[in-house]
Amino acid sequence: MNLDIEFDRVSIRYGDVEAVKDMSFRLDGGKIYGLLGRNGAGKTSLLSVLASFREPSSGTVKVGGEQPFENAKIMREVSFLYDIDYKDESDKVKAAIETVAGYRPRFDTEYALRLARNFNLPLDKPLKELSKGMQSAFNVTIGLASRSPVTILDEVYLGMDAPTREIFYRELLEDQERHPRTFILSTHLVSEMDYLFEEVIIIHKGRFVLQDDYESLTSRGVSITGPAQKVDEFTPGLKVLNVQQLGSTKSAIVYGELSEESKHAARRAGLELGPISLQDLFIHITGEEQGT
Ligand SMILES: Nc1ncnc2c1ncn2[C@@H]1O[C@H](COP(=O)(O)OP(=O)(O)OP(=O)(O)O)[C@@H](O)[C@H]1O
Repeated sequence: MNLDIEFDRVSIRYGDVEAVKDMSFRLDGGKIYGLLGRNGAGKTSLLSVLASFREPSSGTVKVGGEQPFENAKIMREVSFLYDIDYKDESDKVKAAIETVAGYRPRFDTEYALRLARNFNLPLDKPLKELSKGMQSAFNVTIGLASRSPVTILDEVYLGMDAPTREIFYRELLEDQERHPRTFILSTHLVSEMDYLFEEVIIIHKGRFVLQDDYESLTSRGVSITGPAQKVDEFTPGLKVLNVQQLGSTKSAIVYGELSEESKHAARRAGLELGPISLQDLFIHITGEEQGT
């Protein structure tokens, strides 16, 4: 089951604060989306209307053509996992998994228990006694095993250590192969997670900035590496986002496609051309030098 998502001129206000401003975009069902934005950009606010936690202040959100707010049919099919506070939660891991299985129609309990084992989660421990990273792994377990057509993971991985995050990324890709659905991963861990995204949405200060597939986005820039002096001779007139130097070797990140002629010239000068990273682009787009 694939559910398309549509935001149409959505604004979300908290009193005087306008957290989301007039955002419109569409997510086709069945892909892994990265929702990128700096702290306070409006990611959680935007996602919370998808998950029926609140209504937009204006505009409409549709999931599978229907508004999700207080819509039991849609709410069953949207899982929203975030940094949930379990400090008062006495249910043990196994019991908590069974509880969720009761209200998520596509939940796979066997898969949840297998994930819990992979994450080394103690099944007979109350949630409130799990470490922060284990609570994150529990959230990810619920998110994956729910197999919801729309699964939102809002920075749930922050408490996890690197090996645990690796298990999560691998499981996400493998389970998406078996049961394609829409994942929205909100993060600012861009460099670590970029390979997971099929499409990227960037928001900044409550506004929609861009949506594009990962390949096209990263092909909009180029890294130029070689002897420092040659790089310096080549880059004037180009929009340089970032420069790094190690000994006599310099690498410049340039935004904007180079003409074939420029590429030949660079190679003739002994420079190496490579792709730009999503992280470089993200920093550039949401950096303060934008003056926004
Ligand atoms: N309940 C609330 N009451 C008032 N303002 C709020 C509330 N929730 C969020 N905001 C404000 O709305 C803006 C967007 O916050 P939001 O949590 O949606 O951003 P975010 O992109 O998820 O940030 P982060 O990456 O830091 O979690 C911020 O200015 C925040 O202070």
